[in-house]
Amino acid sequence: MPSRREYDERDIRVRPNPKGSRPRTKDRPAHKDAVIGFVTTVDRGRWTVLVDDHVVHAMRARELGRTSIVVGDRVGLVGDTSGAEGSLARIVRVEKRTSVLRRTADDTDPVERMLVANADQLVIVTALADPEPRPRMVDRCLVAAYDAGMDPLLVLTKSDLKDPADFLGSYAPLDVRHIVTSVSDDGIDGVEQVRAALNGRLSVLVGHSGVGKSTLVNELVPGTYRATGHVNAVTGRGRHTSSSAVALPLPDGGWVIDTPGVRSFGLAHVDPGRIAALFPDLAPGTKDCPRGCTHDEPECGLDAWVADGHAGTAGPSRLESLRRLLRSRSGDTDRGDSDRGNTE
Ligand SMILES: Nc1nc2c(ncn2[C@@H]2O[C@H](COP(=O)(O)OP(=O)(O)OP(=O)(O)O)[C@@H](O)[C@H]2O)c(=O)[nH]1
Ligand SMILES: [Zn+2]
Repeated sequence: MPSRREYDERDIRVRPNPKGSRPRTKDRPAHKDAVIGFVTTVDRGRWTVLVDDHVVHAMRARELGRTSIVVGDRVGLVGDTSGAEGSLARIVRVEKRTSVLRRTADDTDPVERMLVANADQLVIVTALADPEPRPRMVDRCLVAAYDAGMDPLLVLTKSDLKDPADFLGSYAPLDVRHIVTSVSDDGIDGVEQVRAALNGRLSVLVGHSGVGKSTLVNELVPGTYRATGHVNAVTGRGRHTSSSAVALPLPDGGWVIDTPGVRSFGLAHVDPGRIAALFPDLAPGTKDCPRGCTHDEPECGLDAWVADGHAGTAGPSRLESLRRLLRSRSGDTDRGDSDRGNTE
């Protein structure tokens, strides 16, 4: 978390211009005195920002224009950062991001959206049954994670209803980390593994309705901590909009960002070359590809190269996985899967 602010009220009033001859307007954008906070929610033009351990409500300073400010961002705040009822600070700066999880504009939403900043792990929650897994959705999440430079983690719930072996089989060639969970009378089996995987990290949770995501979050984040992330916990006004992400602090450090409204990712912005780069073992096989090969076309050199055994016994399944990820980019939603699940 950001360190404590280094000034008090007096500094604001009598702050000398450090470079006397410089016009004051040039100094303004820097806002050296801004307090640094962590964005936990965004709700209709209002941001909830955690500064040290108190919640501050903020608006975006006019000078930022339409700059995106998303959950996970670290921002500079000026003005009333007391967090008192009715107070409103101004966000004057967004700190450099270490990652950006985004989705492409699609049919249902014409704007390319930045969803979450600074996350380092994407936790893809999928039920093994009830509702049925959606492999295409999982593939799309994997591509989104790789593209954002985040580590993917599969959490497979409801193993009491179905054995995970089949599902895991199709992900084995990708070597994705996974944790299997199930709910029993004693609680959630596997939750300690999930806790360990999340500890100290900034993780985004995605998953369709009904997969058991809330069950998991409720176990990982005790109620008092959950309240921290939510707008209404402090203002008492309104409910938290279910379509926006919310960052919840983990008791032992780290954050879980729950994304209730995110069902899938538009991936058109993802360069196929970046996906191919995830398969360095296949790279030498692209030497006979036509120029600009997408590696998913009849002329692609990989088929013959893999068939000749150059990539070993794992070659065919690795190539199949590459093709699957490449194909997952097309289309705007997870409509390739069954229609189960509700729309938000
Ligand atoms: N059999 C079984 N049921 C589970 C398990 N985990 C969760 N459930 C049940 O699945 C249902 C959906 O769980 P939720 O945690 O509400 O699912 P969610 O993904 O948060 O869904 P929304 O709240 O609609 O977004 C609930 O009835 C849970 O009790 C599990 O491991 N096994
Ligand atoms: Zn090729």
